[in-house]
Amino acid sequence: MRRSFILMMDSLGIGAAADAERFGDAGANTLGHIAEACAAGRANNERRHGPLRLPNLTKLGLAHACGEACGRFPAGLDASLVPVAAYGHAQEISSGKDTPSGHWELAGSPVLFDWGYFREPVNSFPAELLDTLVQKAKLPGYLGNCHASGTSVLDELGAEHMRSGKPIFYTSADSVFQIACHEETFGLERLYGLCQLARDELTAGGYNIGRVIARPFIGSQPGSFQRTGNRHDYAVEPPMPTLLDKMKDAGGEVIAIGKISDIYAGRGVTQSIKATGLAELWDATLAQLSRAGDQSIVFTNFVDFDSAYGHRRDVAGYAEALEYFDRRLPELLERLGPGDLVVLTADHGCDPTWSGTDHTREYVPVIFYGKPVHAGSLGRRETFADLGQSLATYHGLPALEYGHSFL
Ligand SMILES: O=P(O)(O)O[C@H]1O[C@H](CO)[C@@H](O)[C@H]1O
Ligand SMILES: [Mn+2]
Ligand SMILES: [Mn+2]
Repeated sequence: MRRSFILMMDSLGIGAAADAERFGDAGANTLGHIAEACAAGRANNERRHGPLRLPNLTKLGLAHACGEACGRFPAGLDASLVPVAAYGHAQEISSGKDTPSGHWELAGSPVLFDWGYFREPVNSFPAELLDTLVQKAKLPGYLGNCHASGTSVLDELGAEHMRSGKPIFYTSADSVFQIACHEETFGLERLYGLCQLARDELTAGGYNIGRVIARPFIGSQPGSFQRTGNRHDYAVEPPMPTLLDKMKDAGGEVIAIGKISDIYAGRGVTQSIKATGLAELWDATLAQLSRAGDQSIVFTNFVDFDSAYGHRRDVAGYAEALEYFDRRLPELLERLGPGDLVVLTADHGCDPTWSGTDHTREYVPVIFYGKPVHAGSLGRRETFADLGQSLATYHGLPALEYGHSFL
C-alpha cells in the first residue's frame, strides 16, 4: 500500500533564497530568526518560554536543512541528532512568493508568468472594478480600498462596516482581492456571493489576480473582532497538470485537508475535509491513517503558522505553534505503515521578525520520511517541483512537466 502524507507548514521558510534581494528579503529566515529569538529569551509568552524545543522535527532533519540553506544551524536546536529522514532545501522558480505559487510549484506547476498586483497603498483598486461591484451587488459603497493587515483593518473599519453595511476591500503584496464582512450583520452567504462576483469580474477584466479571499469576522467592537474559520479562497486554476491531477486521473485518492482544495481551485481533489486550527488539522490528518486507501495522497495545509503568527509578526506565537506541531508529530510517525511516506515542506517564508507584514522569499524545507526513503542530505533542490516529481515517481504516476525526482 503506497500512501503519502504531505504536511504543508504554511510559511515555514528556512533561509533567504538566492533571489531574495529582488523581494527586499535578503537576510530573512523564518525558522532561523524564531530560533534565535527563543534562544535569546525574546519569544516568551504565557504558555512558552526559552529556547525553541523541536526534538521530533530536528530528528527529521528540519534544523539540519535550515543549517545547510543559510549556513547557520538554528540556535538552541540539537545539532548532534542524526536525521532519520531525507532532508534538504528547495528554491522557488515561480515569479512570486505567494501561497498558490508555492503550492502549485510543489505539485509540478510553477507560476512562471507575473501575477497582476494592486500596488498602490491607498486607492489600490481600479474605480471601474469597484463601481461594477457596487452596482451588481447593490452595495451602499465600500470601505478600505487599500493595503492592510487583515486584523488591523478590522480594528479600524469593523465598526463602520457594521453601521453602514459597506464591505471592507483590501489587498497586500500578494496577488489578492480580500473582502472582510461581519458574518452576522452582513451575512456569510452574502459575503461568499460578493466574492464570487469579484472573482468573475477580475477574471473577465483580465486583471490576472490569483485569489479573491472571503474574510468573515464576528464580534461587536474594535479589539473584540475575530476572523472565523469560514475564510474561503477563490483561486484561479494551476497553469498545468499537477501531481494531484495525475493521482486523480490514475484512479487514486487525493484527500485535501484545510485550505488545500481552495488553493488548487478543487483541481485533482477527490475529497475535501474542512478543519480549522492546528489541533483540528492534526486530528483530521491522523484520522486518515485508518481511512486512506492504497495510492492516496493526504495533503494538509497548516495555515495558522502563516495567518495567525507570520503575518501578525508574533514570534512567540509562531514558536509555540511549532512546538505544538512537533509534539503532535509522533502520533503520525509511530503509526506509519511500510508503504507510507511523510513529506514536510512549506510554500514560502513569513519571517515574524521581518519588517512589514508580508511573506518573505526563502528556501523551504524538503523532508521525506518513511521506510521507502534513505536518510541523509538532499542538498539544494532547484525547484519545489522536485518534491512533486519524487512523489509522482513513488506512486508510479506519469512524470510532471517540472522537477527532478530524488527517489
Ligand atoms: O493580513 P491578512 O488578511 O492575514 O492577509 C494575508 O493573507 C493573504 C493571503 O495569504 C495575504 O494578502 C496576506 O497579506
Ligand atoms: Mn502560504
Ligand atoms: Mn500568507
